[in-house]
Amino acid sequence: MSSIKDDVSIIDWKVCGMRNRENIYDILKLSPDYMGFIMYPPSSRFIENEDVSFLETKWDVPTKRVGVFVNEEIETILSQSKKYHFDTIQLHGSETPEICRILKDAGYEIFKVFGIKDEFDFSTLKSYEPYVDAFLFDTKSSKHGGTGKTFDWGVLKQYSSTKPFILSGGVSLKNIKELTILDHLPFKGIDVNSKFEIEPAMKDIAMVTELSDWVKSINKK
Ligand SMILES: O=C(O)c1ccccc1N[C@@H]1O[C@H](COP(=O)(O)O)[C@@H](O)[C@H]1O
Repeated sequence: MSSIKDDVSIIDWKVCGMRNRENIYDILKLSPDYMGFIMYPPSSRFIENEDVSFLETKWDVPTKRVGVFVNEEIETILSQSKKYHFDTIQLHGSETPEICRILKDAGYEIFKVFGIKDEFDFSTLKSYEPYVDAFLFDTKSSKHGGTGKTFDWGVLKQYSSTKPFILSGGVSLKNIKELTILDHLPFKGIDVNSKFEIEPAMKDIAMVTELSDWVKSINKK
């Protein structure tokens, strides 16, 4: 398979929507760059639907923990991020640049998510640029995320920011082969979730292993 990018061939990968202890430790053996935890109560992947007290202890692997929040109170984001040792905060709602600034000043890496349907006004991103580490593009939905649906990645050809971005929304073993269209962009990596699941919040280890092998093969080039 050809390299995604000719110049910088290293891509990060994030496995999101984790909750089950054994499943988490199986995925950690594959060393994803990021692992995400859904902190949105209406989601079927909400972490506190199960006992996740083991996440109150730090782990000794380099995989960064990402807390995924949707229009949550700042105090709650900060207290939950401290409780679960999040390194990164992913804001999946209509959070303002000011909210990103406050959370970044608190020491967190910030991923600000924008939902895309058929088109997107990329000038919206400008005011966020100083306060985020990466943008994350997902498929627009009233559920805010985790739908398994893709958007037209061709829309990203209009991306003009130098900020890295992460691609999300129905990313699967099938469609990762189409990532070559992002060759010329500051592409940071991919975020996978429902297309790698046996059931909500339970990932298929064989599928994630196949993804891990593919990312490793890309990053070796
Ligand atoms: O997974 C969820 O249930 C969820 C709920 C609310 C906000 C975000 C959520 N997940 C994020 O959605 C994207 C795309 O997931 P998918 O591949 O389409 O299933 C991903 O960033 C998840 O972190």
